[in-house]
Amino acid sequence: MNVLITLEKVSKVYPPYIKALDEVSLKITRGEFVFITGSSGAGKTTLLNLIFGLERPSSGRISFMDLEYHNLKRKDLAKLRRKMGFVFQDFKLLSEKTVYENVYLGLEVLGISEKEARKRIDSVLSRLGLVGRKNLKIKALSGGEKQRVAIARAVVREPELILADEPTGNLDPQASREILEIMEELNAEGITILFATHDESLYQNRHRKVVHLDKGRIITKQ
Ligand SMILES: Nc1ncnc2c1ncn2[C@@H]1O[C@H](COP(=O)(O)OP(=O)(O)OP(=O)(O)O)[C@@H](O)[C@H]1O
Repeated sequence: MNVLITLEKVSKVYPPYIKALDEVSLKITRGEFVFITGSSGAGKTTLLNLIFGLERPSSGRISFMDLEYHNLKRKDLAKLRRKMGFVFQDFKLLSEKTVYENVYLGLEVLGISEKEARKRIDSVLSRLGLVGRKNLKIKALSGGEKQRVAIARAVVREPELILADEPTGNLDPQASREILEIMEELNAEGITILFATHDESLYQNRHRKVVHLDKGRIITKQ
């Protein structure tokens, strides 16, 4: 089995004593599509932030591609993060900038040439149906389009893993289904997906692994 991410007894405590995650152990195999579910406050965002290396666990160990976070310097963790893309509920796009400029931001730290950047961005905009929107400002787009731009910004990095935190939380049912379909396509191409949602209709009958959190603990893994 080709394990991509391992969590061993990971806990995260926020002051004064909020246990956001409580001894979570989990293995994610390369190429898996996993729903992280649970109600508000269950610990979904905390779990994704820890895997992304944005925060450190209070105890326990996390590794990605056999590299243990605990042993990594901040700059090496930043390098590891280049293999990941993050998609947020509220998009986190620059509304006064164009679609192209926002996707370009995904590439900034990767240090690739302007020519290669243009090629990658055009290709990703084409596959996400955004070519006609390329020069529009973000504020002119619908919610579903904004989330597609945010996915494009993640995908342009050619990541191993996409972490999506309630990516459909601000979208209507049809746009939500579209976003889920895009994630499934990306997964079919080999990208591992962690998709956090509290929306049961999205993961029911999908025959995907579901990791259900309740008060920071894993209740079911199926
Ligand atoms: N930076 C922080 N400081 C203090 N408490 C926090 C912090 N981040 C999260 N928490 C708390 O940790 C618990 C888990 O929060 P988390 O955001 O991970 O849950 P969630 O399942 O993603 O919920 P939601 O869907 O509402 O975002 C909650 O009780 C939350 O209030």
